[in-house]
Amino acid sequence: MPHADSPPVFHATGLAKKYGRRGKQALVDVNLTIPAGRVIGLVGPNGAGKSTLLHLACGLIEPTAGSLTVLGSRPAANAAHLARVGFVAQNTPVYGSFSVAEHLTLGAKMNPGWDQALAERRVRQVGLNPGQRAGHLSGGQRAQLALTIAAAKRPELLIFDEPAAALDPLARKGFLRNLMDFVRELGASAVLSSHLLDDIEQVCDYLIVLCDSRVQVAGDVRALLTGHARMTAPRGGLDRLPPGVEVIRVENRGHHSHAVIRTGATSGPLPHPVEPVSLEELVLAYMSRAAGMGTGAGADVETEAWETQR
Ligand SMILES: Nc1ncnc2c1ncn2[C@@H]1O[C@H](COP(=O)(O)OP(=O)(O)OP(=O)(O)O)[C@@H](O)[C@H]1O
Repeated sequence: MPHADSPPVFHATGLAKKYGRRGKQALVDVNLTIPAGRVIGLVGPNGAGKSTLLHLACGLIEPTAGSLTVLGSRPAANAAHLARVGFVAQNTPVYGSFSVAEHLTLGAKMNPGWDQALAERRVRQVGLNPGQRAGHLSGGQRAQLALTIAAAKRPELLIFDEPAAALDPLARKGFLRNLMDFVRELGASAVLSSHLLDDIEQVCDYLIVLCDSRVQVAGDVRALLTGHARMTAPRGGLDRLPPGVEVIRVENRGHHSHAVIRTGATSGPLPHPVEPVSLEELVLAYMSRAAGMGTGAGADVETEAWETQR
């Protein structure tokens, strides 16, 4: 397990990435400090910048501005640092003509901390045939092999870019269970990007919502859930909220306004009834705010977002 004084998994300051001179600004002003020992979910729509952030963390690309440290060092700073991070890319790449066993042999040759016993045990547990060529594995089996190889390095941090995207719901469940087993067994931290909130909810205790190249919200899942609420007020009655309460998203329906609010440090009474929000509501509220759109549920639904006057 990481010590209390372990360096953060990610520490980003003013991090930005632009692809090419005329290319897209894929990340803008990312400021994050993520403690070690967490399973971090990175969610956001297509093109939000998730892969870009993960590729920066693995040292595959360089930032255009700002800085990022991973486990206290520059990403991929040296061979020793590379060995501390396991990365499973979006399409779980494997060598098609190599067998499962040959992948393990290659892994052992390339990684000084390789745990062959762990790799073989996991291959048995997930039912992979050591003699089978990786090119003939199903998407789910390939993902399991990629996970096994990343974990057998015994890294301190496992990074997964949409690891379960191609898997059917049952295979996804099995894959995520395995991933959690690994994280527990290794005492590692993990970052996992996904479109699938269900997956994130199942395994993550820390959340980053990335939309439109910016971090919209980040934090401990439980703290986020207790720090937000759903408020129902008479239509137009949300403009008299206590200072510090932030309205993330409003839907006006009939005579009522339904809002997802961030209660922040407010300890005083709120003027309208509130209920807990689900993680899905919370994420959708931030995504809708970033996209500057409503729910699309009808003309009588409007969305607004603002911070109340302090
Ligand atoms: N190599 C590249 N060259 C130019 N633009 C790129 C490159 N990689 C990504 N982009 C652009 O940067 C933006 C962010 O892409 P990124 O792949 O990081 O998003 P994502 O959140 O991972 O998306 P998805 O969920 O679809 O995988 C997109 O607009 C994308 O087109």
